[in-house]
Order: sequence, then C-alpha cells, then structure tokens
Amino acid sequence: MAAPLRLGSALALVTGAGSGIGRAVSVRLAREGAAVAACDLDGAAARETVRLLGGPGSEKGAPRGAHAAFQADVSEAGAARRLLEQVQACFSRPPSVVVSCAGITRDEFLLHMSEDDWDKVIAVNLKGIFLVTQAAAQALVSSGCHGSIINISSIVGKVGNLGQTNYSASKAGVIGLTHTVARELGRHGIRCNSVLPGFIATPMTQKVPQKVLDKVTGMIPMGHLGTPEDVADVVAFLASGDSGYITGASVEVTGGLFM
Ligand SMILES: CCCCCCCCCCCCC[C@@H](O)CC(=O)SCCNC(=O)CCNC(=O)[C@H](O)C(C)(C)COP(=O)(O)OP(=O)(O)OC[C@H]1O[C@@H](n2cnc3c(N)ncnc32)[C@H](O)[C@@H]1OP(=O)(O)O
Ligand SMILES: NC(=O)c1ccc[n+]([C@@H]2O[C@H](COP(=O)([O-])OP(=O)(O)OC[C@H]3O[C@@H](n4cnc5c(N)ncnc54)[C@H](O)[C@@H]3O)[C@@H](O)[C@H]2O)c1
Repeated sequence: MAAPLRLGSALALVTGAGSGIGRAVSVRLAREGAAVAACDLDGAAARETVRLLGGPGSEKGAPRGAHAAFQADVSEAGAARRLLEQVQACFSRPPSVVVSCAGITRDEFLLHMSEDDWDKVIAVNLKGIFLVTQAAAQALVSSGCHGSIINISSIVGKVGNLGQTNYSASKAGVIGLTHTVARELGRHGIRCNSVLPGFIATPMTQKVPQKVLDKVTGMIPMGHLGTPEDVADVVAFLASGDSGYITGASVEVTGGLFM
C-alpha cells in the first residue's frame, strides 16, 4: 500500500544518505512527498541515492521540489555550515525535516582502544550531529519556520556494548543532546527526537564478527535483524505531523532487544 503523502510540503535534509539507514530514510521521505537533500561524506553515494529518488543529482540548481545531493563531512564545522547554506541556496528555504544518520564505528576493547579511534567516532557521531543540528536550527529559528529534527542514536547508547566504548558514548551523547535541543527549541515549534535502532542489516553491521552476530541475534525476541526500512518507517512518523506532540523522545527499533 502506498505511503500517505504526509510530507508534501517538506524539505528534508538527510545526512549519511549514501548508504544503509540514511538511504532508506531518503527513499521513504521522498515517497511521502518530501523534497530530499541527500548529504554524505561520499558524494557519489549521495548522488546515487538521489538517482534512486528519481530526481536530478546536481548539487546546484535543482528546481524547487526536486531532490539534490550534497557532499559534506558533518564532523567539520565549516562543512556543516556550508552544507546548510548550499541547501538553502538550492531550495530557497531551510530544511523543515533534518535526519542525522551519518555515523561510523571504530570498534575495539577499552584496553586497546586508541585515542584516534575515540576521537574520530565522537567527532562524527556526536559532534557531527551537534554541528548539523545547530546550523539547521539557526536557519529555522531565524526564518520563523517550524521543524522536526530526528537524530539516529543506537540501543547501545542505552545499554553499552562490548568493544564500543567510543561508539556507545557517542550514542548516549546523542540522546542527551536530543533532550536538550527538545527543551530549548520546543517554543520555536521545532521538535527533536532520537531513534535507537538495534542490529540493522547494513554495511555497518557487515563488519561485525559472525560469532557476535549469531550471539546477539539469538537474544532478539523477534529473532532476526531489522532492516533499514524498519527504521525509516519510524523516522517518517517522527518527521510528520502524526507525531506533532512528540519531542524529546527516544524510540527503540530493536525487535525487542534490550527492551
Ligand atoms: C552475552 C552477549 C551480550 C550481547 C550484547 C551485544 C549487544 C550488541 C547490540 C548491538 C546493536 C546495535 C549496534 C549498532 O549501533 C550498530 C553497530 O554498532 S554495529 C557494530 C557493533 N559492534 C560490536 O558489537 C563489536 C563486535 N566485536 C568486535 O568487533 C571485535 O570483537 C573487537 C571488539 C574488535 C575485538 O576483536 P578481537 O579479535 O580482539 O576479539 P574477538 O572478536 O575474538 O572477541 C573476543 C570475545 O569477545 C566476544 N565479543 C566481542 N564483541 C562482542 C559483543 N559485542 N557482544 C558479545 N560478545 C562479544 C567474542 O564473541 C569473543 O568471544 P569468545 O572468546 O567466546 O569467542
Ligand atoms: N546498522 C545498525 O545496526 C545501526 C544500529 C543503530 C544505529 N545505527 C546508526 O545508524 C546510522 C546509519 O548507519 P548505517 O547502518 O546505515 O551505516 P552505513 O555505514 O551503511 O551508512 C553510514 C553513512 O554515513 C556516511 N558518513 C560517515 N561519516 C560521515 C561524515 N563524517 N559525514 C557525512 N557522512 C558520513 C557514510 O559515508 C555512510 O554513507 C549511523 O549513525 C549508525 O551509528 C546503525
């Protein structure tokens, strides 16, 4: 059954749009009528996502309502600022939906984790969301526009995980950031929520040792990994007016893992 066009007037900025959950989110929001600004560190992957949406992949000059691809490293302050400038120049308005999916892992046990493994994961997964959220919020507040910000955390931000001191800390930080943004921006009509996926079948989880995947899958009450579309369904709800009185929430999409 076709998804309802709940986002017909929305412009959605999706980071990490070149793969996995970000690509599925881009497809789903477009299917519900949104114009999508698909951003990724990998510009070619972002353009491939836009191609899948059926719109021109140019980074400039996309006509209003079409989709467009943007290349940016969200962990770099100037790049995040320029990203929002480029999106507004391309679409003549700030994005009313902002979905931060960009993320990385550098897994290692605490006793052996390098400072660089820590720094890089915190920079992308936490500072990147701070930078994009701040730039988007500044644009929305200065233009008096309402909005919905959705940050992709992880269930391990709630419960931790072996080998992920850096990653679980970054994802716990995303939850705290989301709570504060929700408190500060509610009066501006801007909502901010977190989504906490469990194990989702994407390139990120393909790097997990099979013995670990087998171990964890056996712990999932629904008995299988989730799909990127399972996450995109929840993101579309949080992006739409159907969640109009929800802000500061953390929505778990885990098949019941660690409920
Ligand atoms: C009792 C079971 C507890 C299960 C809790 C796990 C919950 C995980 C939920 C995650 C869902 C969300 C994830 C999402 O946000 C997306 C991602 O982050 S995907 C990446 C997730 N990463 C991991 O889970 C880490 C996986 N582990 C590794 O990559 C490696 O083990 C590494 C940390 C790099 C260390 O490698 P090394 O070669 O040094 O050691 P081994 O791989 O041989 O591991 C040694 C033993 O530890 C066991 N192990 C390792 N990681 C985990 C883990 N996450 N959960 C449970 N057990 C783990 C591994 O099986 C070995 O056990 P054994 O000696 O019995 O073979
Ligand atoms: N797959 C899972 O099981 C799972 C579970 C919980 C949370 N998450 C989170 O969901 C989000 C998406 O993960 P995924 O599984 O789709 O992974 P993925 O690796 O398939 O996609 C991540 C995307 O982010 C992009 N990216 C990485 N660093 C970037 C940067 N600095 N700037 C811009 N883009 C950057 C990558 O190029 C890639 O396209 C991540 O934040 C991840 O932590 C994933």
